[in-house]
Amino acid sequence: MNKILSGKNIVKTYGIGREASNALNGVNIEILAGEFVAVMGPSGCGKSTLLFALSGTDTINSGSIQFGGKELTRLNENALADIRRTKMGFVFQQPAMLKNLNILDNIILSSVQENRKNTAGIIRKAKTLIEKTGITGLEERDITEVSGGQLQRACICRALMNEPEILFADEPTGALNSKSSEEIMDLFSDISKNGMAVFLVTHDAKVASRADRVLFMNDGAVRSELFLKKFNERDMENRVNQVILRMRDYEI
Ligand SMILES: Nc1ncnc2c1ncn2[C@@H]1O[C@H](COP(=O)(O)OP(=O)(O)OP(=O)(O)O)[C@@H](O)[C@H]1O
Repeated sequence: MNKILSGKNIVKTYGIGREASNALNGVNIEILAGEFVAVMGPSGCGKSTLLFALSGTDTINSGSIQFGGKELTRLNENALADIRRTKMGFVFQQPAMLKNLNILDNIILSSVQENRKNTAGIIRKAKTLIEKTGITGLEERDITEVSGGQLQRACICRALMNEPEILFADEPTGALNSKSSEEIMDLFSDISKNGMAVFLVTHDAKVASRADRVLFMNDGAVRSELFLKKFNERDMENRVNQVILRMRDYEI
């Protein structure tokens, strides 16, 4: 498999002078095309900072980040924004959409802004995603008229509209009940099987157990990785236990 994203010796410092502290302390990471990677670690260990660094959302102090053959740290803000818009998708813990638009309009908004001539094609694509994510029938609803899990699925549809090469998800199930959370994980699993890489930050062993590989971070560095591909996909109990055992090793 081709590697699509790699980070070498990533250092990210917040604050200056005596107040300065490293949120990332020389992180090395590689993500393959279509690979589903979960990142775990105690609060404040640098998971979100790593997500923002790898996606070019935030600058780093030193190190290298290669995405699709390009060195992200050398690109200007416009070039980075282009890559984020066309090749990356983002999902966050709190599903957020515009209040004055219905679910469908929220999903298609940025695609229509980019290509006003093909609205019909964009709506067709959105409807396919809406069906895949199981929220058919909710297109015309106001965003306040759906559940948190349904809104998160709509956010995932929006993130998938431009067929990104990688989906970055920061605690996407953090605000959901366990049933919705499982449904969202089924979706992520399908997404990665269809060739899109997923980089997911989570505190939840059950969620992480769905990934191909789990990275364990502590104090701004990746300390360990667990390959879950060798364990039967259906034996969820075993996969979750593997994750929990490793979390104990790293006091997570
Ligand atoms: N904008 C900022 N300014 C200063 N320090 C920051 C900023 N963002 C994060 N930090 C610090 O960097 C460290 C890593 O934060 P980060 O949010 O990446 O942790 P995390 O592992 O995602 O935590 P959590 O699981 O609680 O979300 C923490 O010590 C945090 O306080």
